[in-house]
Amino acid sequence: MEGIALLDLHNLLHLQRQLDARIKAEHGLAGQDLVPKKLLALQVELSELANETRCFKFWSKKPASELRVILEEYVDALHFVLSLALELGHTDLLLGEEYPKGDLTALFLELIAKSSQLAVTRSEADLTALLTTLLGLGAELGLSESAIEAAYFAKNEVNHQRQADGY
Ligand SMILES: O=c1ccn([C@H]2C[C@H](O)[C@@H](COP(=O)(O)O)O2)c(=O)[nH]1
Repeated sequence: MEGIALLDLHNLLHLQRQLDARIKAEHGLAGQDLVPKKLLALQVELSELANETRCFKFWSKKPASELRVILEEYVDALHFVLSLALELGHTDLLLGEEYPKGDLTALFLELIAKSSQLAVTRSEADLTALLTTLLGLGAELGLSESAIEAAYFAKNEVNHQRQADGY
């Protein structure tokens, strides 16, 4: 794993693999193609995140939700991108030199377009583009990599607990 991300993607993928394996076992999903459902889940999470940023609400003066809420939604999306990387077997990710930049609305639209494209191609290039764009969005939202990591760890634990509780 190389590139710009200081995030320990290797460790995040390791945690994601354990969570996904548990969910698959718990729900009897061995051998099923979960890519379409994970992609739709990702698009739902991206839309929830966009809603909390309120970036597209040109008709409203209300500010974005607090950073804590934004981080929580962000790491849900990150869970699904990592889960897709595992589902597709694209785990040796070479990230580019720079994150994509742009305004929030443009980045959200790009993420939704790239995730729809990944549904068709399932390619490593499109998965990598999706991840780098998500990391670019995180930077644009002002989320530090250490905050993203901490929020990911916390939500990963919540997800395990939910499975233990019969979610
Ligand atoms: O195979 C899966 C399925 C779900 N989740 C996680 C990602 C999100 O953090 C959370 C979404 O759950 P809801 O709150 O939307 O039910 O579940 C995974 O990590 N892997």
